[in-house]
Amino acid sequence: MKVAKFGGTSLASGEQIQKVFQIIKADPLRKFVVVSAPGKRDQDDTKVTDLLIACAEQFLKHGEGKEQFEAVISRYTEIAKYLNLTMDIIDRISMDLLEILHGDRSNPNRFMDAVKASGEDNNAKLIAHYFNSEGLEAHYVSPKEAGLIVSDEPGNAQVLPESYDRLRLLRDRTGVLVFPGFFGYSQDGQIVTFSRGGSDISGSILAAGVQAEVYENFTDVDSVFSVNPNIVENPKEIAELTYREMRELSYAGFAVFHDEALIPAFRAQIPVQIKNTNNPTATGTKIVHVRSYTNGPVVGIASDNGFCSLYVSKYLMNREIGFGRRLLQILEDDNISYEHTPSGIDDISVIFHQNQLDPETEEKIVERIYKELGADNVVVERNLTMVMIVGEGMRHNVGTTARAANALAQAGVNIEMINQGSSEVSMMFGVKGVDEKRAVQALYEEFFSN
Ligand SMILES: Nc1ncnc2c1ncn2[C@@H]1O[C@H](COP(=O)(O)OP(=O)(O)O)[C@@H](O)[C@H]1O
Ligand SMILES: N[C@@H](CC(=O)OP(=O)(O)O)C(=O)O
Repeated sequence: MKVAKFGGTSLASGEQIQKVFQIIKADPLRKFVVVSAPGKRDQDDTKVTDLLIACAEQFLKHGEGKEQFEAVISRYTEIAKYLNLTMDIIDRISMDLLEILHGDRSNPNRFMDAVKASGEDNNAKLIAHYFNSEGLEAHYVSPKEAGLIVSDEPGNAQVLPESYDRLRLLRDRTGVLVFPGFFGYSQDGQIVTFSRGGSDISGSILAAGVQAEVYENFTDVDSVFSVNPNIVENPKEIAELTYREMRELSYAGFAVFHDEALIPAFRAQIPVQIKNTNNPTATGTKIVHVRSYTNGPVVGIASDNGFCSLYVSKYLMNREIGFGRRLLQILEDDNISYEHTPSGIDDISVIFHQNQLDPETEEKIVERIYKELGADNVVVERNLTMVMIVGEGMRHNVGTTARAANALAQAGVNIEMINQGSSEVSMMFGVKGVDEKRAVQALYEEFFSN
């Protein structure tokens, strides 16, 4: 049995959903279909999830939002019309969404999650309806009745381990099962969504639960490329990646797969295959435990921006017991999670996403570091990009850092920071945001031009 997850781009229109149907029909092993909400039809379009967020915000502010509600419904209507479905499915979707919008808004985070989740939930109902109309037995499955139980962290859920045994029972059901991605239920029955892009996580959990032979993740590109195709034209395709490499690359900016989605499949030893809905016969990219390392030290280069660095120096920091802990405690007090902490003898930097730091918090934190830790110097630098080069082969090759540093120097990119993961499968360079493209292109040229 296979789990096939289709992303928003694969379900953005009736035409795309027809392709999905052909893909499911072509392989009877594809019993589990995990769906996102309709995504972008073209570059300038808006995802249904974003329309729903705008709608929820309007209801929270004004108790109504007719225009935003209609924008959502018109996306489903267009799809239903294209697929020749009767309009009762649209009535059901409208009623469902209206009930949520006019329901309990006393807890804005909960309300927002319920509205967001309706995007995938209603799409799953519509798609099951369409499959049946085409003569394929299909059933919508609610994550609640299937037992996908998650932690109660709105917008950032984590799966709870007891879910897996419950999901396993789905194997015994008949027909194709259409499962909405992106959300589960807390132990007390509340809808809770994963972080954005989280339908990939649902697919992985389901694949682990039902012990699928493969988790197929259908998107709009033929494979994972060695670098973001929006930064380098026609980049090299990657045929095989290890879980570790993919985890690092997706964390560092490969938008094609959610970085938290690998863990459930990895633990259950289920191979993951990235495939293209628009070209389903292409082999795609396979994510496996072990691969052969014949293609040089680096397999991929990723980048992500919007980071800031908090640099702290103090003479003899190395001898002061508990300095790092107290510094991180100051950040924890303001609920800031950090990503990296490169350090020297007398200095340390803490790198985190800058959207966690408004000017007021910055002032408070800097003052506390001077006062409570007796720092000599504290500098906050914003708009940094983290560029990551990744490859299991790096462990077996000498001189990768020198090659990368040299390539960046040749391109006139100043390295603000270097951090090598202990696992030695990745190396990260902090550069100024304005240098992102140049840095990635220079590294691609160095490691992939031949
Ligand atoms: N290294 C990469 N390889 C492939 N695609 C990438 C990479 N980096 C970024 N992308 C982008 O990821 C997109 C697919 O992800 P996403 O839009 O989330 O798809 P979906 O709608 O299927 O969830 C591609 O269209 C591509 O522009
Ligand atoms: N629709 C949700 C979840 C998701 O995974 O979507 P997509 O498959 O389009 O990335 C979001 O936009 O975050």
